[in-house]
Amino acid sequence: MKPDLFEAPDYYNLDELLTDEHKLVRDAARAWVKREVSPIIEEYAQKAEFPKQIINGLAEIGAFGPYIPVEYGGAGLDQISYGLIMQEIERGDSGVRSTASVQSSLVMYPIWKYGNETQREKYLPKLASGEWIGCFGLTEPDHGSNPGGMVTNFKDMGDHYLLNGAKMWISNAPFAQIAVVWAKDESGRIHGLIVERGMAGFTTPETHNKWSLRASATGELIFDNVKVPKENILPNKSGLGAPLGCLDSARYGIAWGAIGAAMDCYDTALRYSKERMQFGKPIGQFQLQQKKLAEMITEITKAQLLTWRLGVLRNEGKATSAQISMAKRNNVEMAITIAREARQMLGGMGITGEYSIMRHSMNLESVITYEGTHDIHLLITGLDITGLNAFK
Ligand SMILES: CCCCCCCC(=O)SCCNC(=O)CCNC(=O)[C@H](O)C(C)(C)COP(=O)(O)OP(=O)(O)OC[C@H]1O[C@@H](n2cnc3c(N)ncnc32)[C@H](O)[C@@H]1OP(=O)(O)O
Repeated sequence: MKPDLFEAPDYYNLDELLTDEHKLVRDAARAWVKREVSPIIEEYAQKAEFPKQIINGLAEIGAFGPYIPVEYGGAGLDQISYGLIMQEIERGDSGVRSTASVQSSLVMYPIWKYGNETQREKYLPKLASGEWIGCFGLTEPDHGSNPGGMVTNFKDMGDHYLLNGAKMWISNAPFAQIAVVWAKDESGRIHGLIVERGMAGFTTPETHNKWSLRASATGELIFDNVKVPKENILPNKSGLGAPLGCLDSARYGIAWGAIGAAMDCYDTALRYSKERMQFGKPIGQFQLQQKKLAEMITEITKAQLLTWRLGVLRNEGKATSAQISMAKRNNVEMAITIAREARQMLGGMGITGEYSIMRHSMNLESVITYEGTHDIHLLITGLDITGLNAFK
């Protein structure tokens, strides 16, 4: 039987490089996205709303804490399964994948790695099940690429910490129950604090008028003399390296996610090229269109191999930050190029919400900027190659 194009032709399923578990995880995520996300996501993007009804499903496919140990409610999977889940979610939408990325790598990861046992037991199972959604407060109005310059700060008041400052561009902020917030102590050292909705002085105004990631909620975090209980500080790591370590995990997931967006654009263009008639033939019969499709699948395949290898390295604890930067940078640029080519193949239809391509294109404009801009990833790679730091 001819495969459904959404199911992806065999040559880009990477099956020979995957274990049975990887394939099971990927196929379950793919089937769920096709059933629960793709049919509704355009409507939610149009009305600029995150579809909260998919939260349970995201938890069921292991999207919240794929690699967090099962004893804390996570799925206990390896890094390649984590990547494949992110890939499949982003075939549906980058905004939905961003919600899952933040929950997994920016909220659960720091609590797991830098938190104590009480914090792990209190927060991780609720985050894994989707009962609670979290957000990550690092970026500030005047400190984006330079998070080390942050001004959000806390004072030790004896029986609690007093937190003041503001964060912006925070995914999930408007409805998150908890925030992992990075702030400086009186000596200027950065620590992670868990701030809970309901603490007096903590507000999360929503950011409106986005043309990108419209199906994901973005907001600010405002801290006006917030009393944070002392037990809410993450005790096991401090300094800028703590939040940057979380970004490594998130950036790796983004690299996989971008492949998913590219796959969906490619699938759409391929399907359209067989249906759309011009000059009495399907446009896919013309060699200029075939060239576009051949180049797209070549680039997707190259990105898959780069990212799969990174997954192998991460499973062995050997991936460097620069290797992650290379993959994030390469894959997002690849996906943007493919989305643009696919949009052209669809002609005028490509700009409508009948197809997913324009939504992917607009989403990818955020993806190329968040979690380290495109240029920051070049600098991280350049620093690794030369050992010479432009900022010092
Ligand atoms: C996934 C979906 C997300 C959706 C929402 C996304 C919202 C966001 O985008 S969140 C924020 C994104 N922000 C960024 O990505 C910030 C970009 N900037 C950077 O990556 C860094 O600041 C960068 C590369 C410019 C270097 O900054 P710089 O201030 O010079 O730091 P640097 O001195 O190199 O490092 C500071 C410390 O961190 C450590 N470090 C550096 N990189 C890393 C890393 N990747 N992992 C762990 N530690 C690290 C260093 O070893 C150093 O440690 P120590 O203090 O012990 O010597």
